[in-house]
Amino acid sequence: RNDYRDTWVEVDLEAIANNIKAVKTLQGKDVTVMAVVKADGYGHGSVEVAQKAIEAGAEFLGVALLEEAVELRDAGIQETPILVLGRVNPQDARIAQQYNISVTVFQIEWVLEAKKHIACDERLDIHIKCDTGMGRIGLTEEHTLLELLTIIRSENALNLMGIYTHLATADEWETEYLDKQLEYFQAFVDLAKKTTGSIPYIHYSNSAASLRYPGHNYNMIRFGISMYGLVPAIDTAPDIPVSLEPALSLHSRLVHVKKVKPSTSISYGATYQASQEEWIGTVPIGYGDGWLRKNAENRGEVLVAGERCPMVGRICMDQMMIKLPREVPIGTKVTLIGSQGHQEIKVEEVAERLSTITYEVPCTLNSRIPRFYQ
Ligand SMILES: Cc1ncc(COP(=O)(O)O)c(CNc2conc2O)c1O
Repeated sequence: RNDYRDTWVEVDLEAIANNIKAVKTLQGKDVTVMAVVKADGYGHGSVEVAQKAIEAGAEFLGVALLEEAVELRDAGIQETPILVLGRVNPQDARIAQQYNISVTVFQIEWVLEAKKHIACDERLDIHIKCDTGMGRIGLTEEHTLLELLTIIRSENALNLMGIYTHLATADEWETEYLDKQLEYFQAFVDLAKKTTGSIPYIHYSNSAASLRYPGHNYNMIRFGISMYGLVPAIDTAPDIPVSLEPALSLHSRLVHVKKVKPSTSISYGATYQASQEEWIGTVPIGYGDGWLRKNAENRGEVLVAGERCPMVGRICMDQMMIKLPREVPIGTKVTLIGSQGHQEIKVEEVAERLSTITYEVPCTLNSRIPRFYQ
C-alpha cells in the first residue's frame, strides 16, 4: 500500500473523455486521435488514461519509450496501435515486433541494424520521423527519406504505416516558424507519396496545433497535454477554442495545527517569522513527492475550508507549513491543485509560480503520491 498517508492525486477520467470528445468534434470523423500517454500519462497514470481514451474514441496511443508501450500491452491493451515516439534501440526491434508496437525510424543505420534482429515472417510497423525544425530527432534530407523508403520497400517485414514531424512553436502566437515547418513537412510527404504511394498515417499536430488550427492536420493528431485538460501554453490559452476540463487534483490533510506567538520561526533556515499570533498547519507533502520548494518561495497558496492559505517557511522533503485563517481540526482537507467551494488552484497557477510550463507540474508529482481514479 502507498496510501497510509493522507496525501493523494485524484484523476477525473470523465474529464479525459470529455477533452477527447471535444477535440474529435473539432477535428471531424476522418482524423484519428492518438492519445499521448508517455511519462505515465503525464503523471496521471498511463494505463488508466489509455483505457479511458480508447473508450472515448482515441484509436492510437503514443508513448516515449519501448518499455512504456510494453507496459500498455501487458496491461491488456492488445488491439490499439501504439507508436513509440522516441528512438528504440535497433536490437530491440524484435521486441517491438513481438508486442505489435510501432517504431519511429529516421536513420539508415537503424534499419540496417534492426533488420538483423527482426523475424522476417512477422511485421514491424514503421512511422518515418522528419525533423522539420524541432531539432531533436528525425531525418532532415530528402535523400535519407528516399534511401529509407527503398530499404523498407525491399524488406517485406518492414511495413511503412506513417510519416510524421513534430512542431516546436505551435503553442506560440507567432506562426512564421510553424508555417516553415509545415512547408518542409509537405515536401517530405509529397516525395514519400510519389515514391511509395499512399501512406496510412500522416501526422504533425500536437495539442496546440490540433486545437488552434483544426481542419488541416492531415489524418491523425497526437493529443497530449490538452487531453489532460491543460493548456499547452498559458499565454496562448485564449486561443484554445474548447473549454478543457482539468483531470488532475492534488489533496492532503493537516497532521498538526498550532497557534504560534508573534515572531515564532517556521521551518529550515527560520526564514519565516509569524508577524502576530497565527494559526499554523502542517501538511504531509514535500519535495520528496515532487512538490518543489519553489512553490513556497513566492507566497504560493493552497486551499483549506474553501479559503486560500499561503505556504509559509521552506518546504521540507516530506512536510510543509501553511498559515491558516483560524483554528481548524487536524485532518482538515488541504487542496494544493483543484477546487474547494468557489476557490480553484489550477495547474496553470502552480506552473506560473514555478516559472515553468503546465506539462512539468503533473509529471513532477512522483509515485510516492498515490493516484485515485473517478
Ligand atoms: C513527438 C510528440 N508528439 C506529440 C506530443 C504531444 O504534445 P502535446 O502534449 O503538446 O499535445 C509530444 C509531447 N512531447 C513533449 C511534451 O513536453 N515535452 C515534450 O517533449 C511529442 O513529443
